[in-house]
Order: sequence, then C-alpha cells, then structure tokens
Amino acid sequence: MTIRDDHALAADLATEAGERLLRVREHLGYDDPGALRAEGDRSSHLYLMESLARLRPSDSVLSEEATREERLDPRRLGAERVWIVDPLDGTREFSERREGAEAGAADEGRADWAVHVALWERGRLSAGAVALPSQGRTLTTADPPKLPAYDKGRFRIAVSRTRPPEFVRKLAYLVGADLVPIGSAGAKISAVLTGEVEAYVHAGGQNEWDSAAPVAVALAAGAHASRIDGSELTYNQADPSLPDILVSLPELATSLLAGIRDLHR
Ligand SMILES: Nc1ncnc2c1ncn2[C@@H]1O[C@H](COP(=O)(O)O)[C@@H](OP(=O)(O)O)[C@H]1O
Ligand SMILES: [Mg+2]
Repeated sequence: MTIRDDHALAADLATEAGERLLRVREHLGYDDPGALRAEGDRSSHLYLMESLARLRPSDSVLSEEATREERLDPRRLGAERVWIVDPLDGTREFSERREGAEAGAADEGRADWAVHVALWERGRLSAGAVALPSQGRTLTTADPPKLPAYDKGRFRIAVSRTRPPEFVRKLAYLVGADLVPIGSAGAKISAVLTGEVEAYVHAGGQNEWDSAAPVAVALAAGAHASRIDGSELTYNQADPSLPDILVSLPELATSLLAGIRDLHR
C-alpha cells in the first residue's frame, strides 16, 4: 500500500460521502431541519466508519459522531495511523435553504458545508480531503490547489456565520480587512485556498475533526495554518478540543499574528 493510496482514498471517501448527503437532502427536503441534520450526521458517519473498517482495518478513527466511549478509546492514542473525520461539517448550513433559491431547483440548499477525511500518522497530518458537494468539488492533498497570488491591499477574513468571535471584528478593523460570514470550518478554509477570501480566523471553541482535513490540504497547498498564537496545530490528542485557528495566504500570516497579539495584550 503506497502513501499515494491514502491521498486518493481520503478524496474518494469524502466525495462519495458528500454525494450521499446531497441525496439525503434531496430526499428529506427542508421541512424538518432537525431531522435532516440528524440523518445527515448519522448516515455519513456510518458510511465513513464502514468504509474505513473495510479498507483500512488496522487504523484507528476519530469521528465527530462517535460515541464518547469510542472517542476515549485508549488504542487511538497509541496508534500510528488515525483517520480524523467530520462526516458533516456545517451541519446547520446543510439543513438550510439557500436565500433566493427557487422551489424545485436542482439544489435548493446552502453550499457552505463539507465532508472532512484526514489521516494523521505518527504526529502529523499526512493526507486529507474536503468535499464541498454543493460546490461540485473536492479539495485534496492528492492534488493540492494552487494558491491565488496575493494582491496587496484590502483583504477578506472568513468568520463563522453564527458564532463570529468578537475580537475578529476588531482584528479586521486593525488590519484593514472585510469580514465574510461563511458556515463550516471546511468551507471557510477552502475559501482561502480557492481565492474567495484571504484568511480565516476562529476562537472560542472547535474540535480536531473541524480542522484536520482542511488543514492537511491547506498545508499541502503552502498556506499558513496555526493556532492564533502562532503555535502548531496538533492532532490526535486525548482531548480533541482545538479551540482556535488561523489559516491564511502565507504573505498575510505575520501581520495577522501580530494584530492578534496586539489585541490580546
Ligand atoms: N464555540 C464552538 N464550540 C465547539 N464547536 C464549534 C464552536 N464554534 C464552531 N464550532 C464548530 O466548528 C464548525 C464550524 O462552525 P461555524 O460554521 O460556526 O464556523 C461546526 O462544526 P459542525 O457543523 O461539524 O458541528 C461547529 O460546530
Ligand atoms: Mg465540524
């Protein structure tokens, strides 16, 4: 089994899970968003767990939708290879109609949600893929996206639609940036890699599965990804909490970290 296989497998699983989620949404519709969210989370988790158990039986898995006991399984901490997956990132957005969508359109739903599949190996992220099913694309370490060139001047910072941290507003003012609210950590990090925004800043709470796959792709593409104090993002810890993150085009990292430091002084 070659390393290249893991990159391709991450991309295939994320893409297939995403296509299944599109079908779940088409089948259930938007009348009961709670039921749509629950079925999306449940079915995508099941598909990924079954696929990984079949295709990579010796590896451990850390999934957002696992039970508390499964997450605390001590074998994961001693394992050399751990798949870190978020079967549906941006669950809230997955269950919402797009503003202005025409009833009966092919896809009436919001597009800012994602499926994350990452592989952590002996201390670092070694492969990953982020499927953006409603955008018809999967970003992958198998073929990392080419980063847009940074055009000096005013730039854009993606923030949570529903939980934007207060300090990011101050940061945007300080560094001369505009805020762009987007759902899903995967969709926001992807937006940095595809040129819709130039940075993503979050604080106040998040977990390893929210960022592992998009950070694997971001690092493979040459983007900056770190904690907001500039330290490394570390995965497969006993406590999966990873509460803050900065992803940006490499040219902006130094000034964003300096701005964040000034605001926290
Ligand atoms: N304060 C917080 N605590 C825990 N998780 C958080 C959080 N803020 C954001 N997240 C998680 O990060 C992901 C992106 O959030 P947002 O769209 O607000 O930026 C969501 O994942 P899920 O949709 O997988 O639950 C959300 O649950
Ligand atoms: Mg998530």
